[in-house]
Amino acid sequence: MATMSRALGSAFAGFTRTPTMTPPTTFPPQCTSSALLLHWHRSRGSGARRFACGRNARISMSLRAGIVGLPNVGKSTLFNAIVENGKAQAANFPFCTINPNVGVVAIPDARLHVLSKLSKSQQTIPTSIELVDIAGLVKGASKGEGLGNQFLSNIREVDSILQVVRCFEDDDIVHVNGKVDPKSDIDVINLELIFCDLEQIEKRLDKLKKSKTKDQQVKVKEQAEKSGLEKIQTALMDGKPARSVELADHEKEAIQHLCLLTMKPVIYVANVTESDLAEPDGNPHVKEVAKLATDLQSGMVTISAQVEAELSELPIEERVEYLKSLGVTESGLGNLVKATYDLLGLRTYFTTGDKVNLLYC
Ligand SMILES: Nc1ncnc2c1ncn2[C@@H]1O[C@H](COP(=O)(O)OP(=O)(O)OP(=O)(O)O)[C@@H](O)[C@H]1O
Ligand SMILES: [Mg+2]
Repeated sequence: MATMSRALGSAFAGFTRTPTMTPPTTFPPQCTSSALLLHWHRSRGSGARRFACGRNARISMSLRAGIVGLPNVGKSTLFNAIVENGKAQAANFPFCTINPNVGVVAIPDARLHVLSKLSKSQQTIPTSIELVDIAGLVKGASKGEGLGNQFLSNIREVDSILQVVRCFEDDDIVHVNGKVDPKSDIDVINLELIFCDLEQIEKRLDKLKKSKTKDQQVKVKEQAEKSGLEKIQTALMDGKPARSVELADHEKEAIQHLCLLTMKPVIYVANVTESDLAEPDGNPHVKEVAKLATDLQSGMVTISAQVEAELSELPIEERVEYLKSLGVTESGLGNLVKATYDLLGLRTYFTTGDKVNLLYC
């Protein structure tokens, strides 16, 4: 791994491909990252969500990132490239994936080892991201089209979304809507997530209206939830995601148990052909994704899932040569992991003095 990190440059440093596996379900007695993550979960308001959300809710050391997108855009190809021994079936036909594939990627941080040494920790467990390769989504999914509802419940259980957007032209690879059009693809996914949130909010508001609680504390909470949900409802009706809505802290807290889909942070993954890697901005689809990502307050990474999948099959020494032949020096996966890492705001906790203490458990 050390050789690979050096070889593939800084963007790849610290990124470890790990086998498909289920992470431990309990915290080890002494670890440096579980407290960190737990704090992160709590501070971002996702801790309670992780413990309370979804049928498969459990305590996990990993943050979960869901790979979503239209069918046949390269989600499983990307998953296999990131997760060593990733065995997701990736093939040129829509709805190839039905049940989600799960894998864990460890992200060691050099600073973590320094802190671990200082604290004489018995065990140091790097931060990890659990990746979930989710079935493709089509228009009408919120009403059950395609694999609709099943897909949406898989998204509800992740902490962040990696949305793969097809930016490569290839007549041999079927596009479910007949042409490569990132804006339309992104709109389809966002609309389905919005519809799903709207339906959930309507039901919840109805319930809140009928509430007859006499408990003053509960009343205050319900009021906060109602005002938060009404603000979000207005934004959703306007086509804007819940995460774009400014809420007071008490409103945020009151609505977090709903795990709204459009509240989750998103990174758009522009999936390009190998010849675009050296100069991705030369591809107008990539530019379009970049603009939309900014408009939607989201991150963006350009990657070729196909190249990454091929790279992962090569002996380490040959990877650098292959990248060089494409006019690039770094694997796109490093950037993707870095972007996810940044999006999740984990770095702060390694560098902010008072929070470093949280590393000791
Ligand atoms: N950057 C790329 N350039 C060319 N072909 C690609 C690229 N990325 C993926 N593909 C090809 O696209 C096809 C679909 O890939 P994949 O099975 O990963 O899609 P998917 O999004 O997981 O689909 P589904 O939703 O049906 O599960 C495969 O044949 C794969 O090799
Ligand atoms: Mg798939």
